[in-house]
Amino acid sequence: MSTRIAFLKGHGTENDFVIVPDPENTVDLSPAAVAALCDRRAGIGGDGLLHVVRSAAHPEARSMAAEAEWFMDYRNGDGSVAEMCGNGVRVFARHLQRAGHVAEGDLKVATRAGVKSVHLDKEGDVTVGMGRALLPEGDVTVTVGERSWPARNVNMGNPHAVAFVADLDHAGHLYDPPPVAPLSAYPDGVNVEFVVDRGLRHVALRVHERGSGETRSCGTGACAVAVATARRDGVDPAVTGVPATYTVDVPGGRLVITEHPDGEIEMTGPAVIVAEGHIDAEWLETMTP
Ligand SMILES: N[C@H](CCC[C@H](N)C(=O)O)C(=O)O
Repeated sequence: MSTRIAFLKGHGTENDFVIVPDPENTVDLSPAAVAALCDRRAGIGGDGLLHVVRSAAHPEARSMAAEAEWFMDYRNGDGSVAEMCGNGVRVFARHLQRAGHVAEGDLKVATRAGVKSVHLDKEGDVTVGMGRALLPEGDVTVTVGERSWPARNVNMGNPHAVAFVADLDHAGHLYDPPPVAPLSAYPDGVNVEFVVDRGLRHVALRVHERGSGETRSCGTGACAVAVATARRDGVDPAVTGVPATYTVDVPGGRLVITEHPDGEIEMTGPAVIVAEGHIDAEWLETMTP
């Protein structure tokens, strides 16, 4: 029998992930192997992959090892690397807790966007400290068919363009990345969110994710949307001294985002482990050219 590589499947508001526990960072996860694992027909299927590695065992996380024992080596479904995944951090923490690596309560997770604070109980929602949003000056423009909208450039460790629209159907089928101008604003690509109002401090979004296509949810995107909506509404906790909480409905569920006066953004939402199994190592090797 060939070597088997353990995996789990999980999701956060239906943004789904293949989870590969690999404490000592021994599994060769090339972009092609990740894309094969995330393939929804010929592989396991997922919007992305969470490679679960001890920080001390990964060259990109070694410097964070003293603060965070575990590193979320996140990959998009096309095999590309991204700086951060908000829904992914919640699912990552849920896996660590179920695997007995961490207890309920507070923990730190190393990511390519720095160390994130997480609070989780035995079950129920998980809260992540997502850091601060950067809002580069100057709007960008998002286009779908005959329609174009000004969009807010927001960086949550990863890049976002947030467009307020009259109807989420105006985003079209989102099979392809919606053109964003100027291209120079996003040299490494961008996640694009389309937003409608649902009520006071309550919005809904659709998202085309860099490296994954349209997903049912984007955690960093929900944070970017909450901050862009607050600024559109003239709300800035750094000015008012009062936290601002927004409810963000995504196609896969609901996330609650709070921006604090110090700029820290907290996201709360579900994290579910659905299944576990084994990957055939010989098959995976054939997927790595
Ligand atoms: N596609 C994103 C990474 C995953 C973000 C999303 N799944 C989340 O929950 O934040 C990017 O390339 O920046």
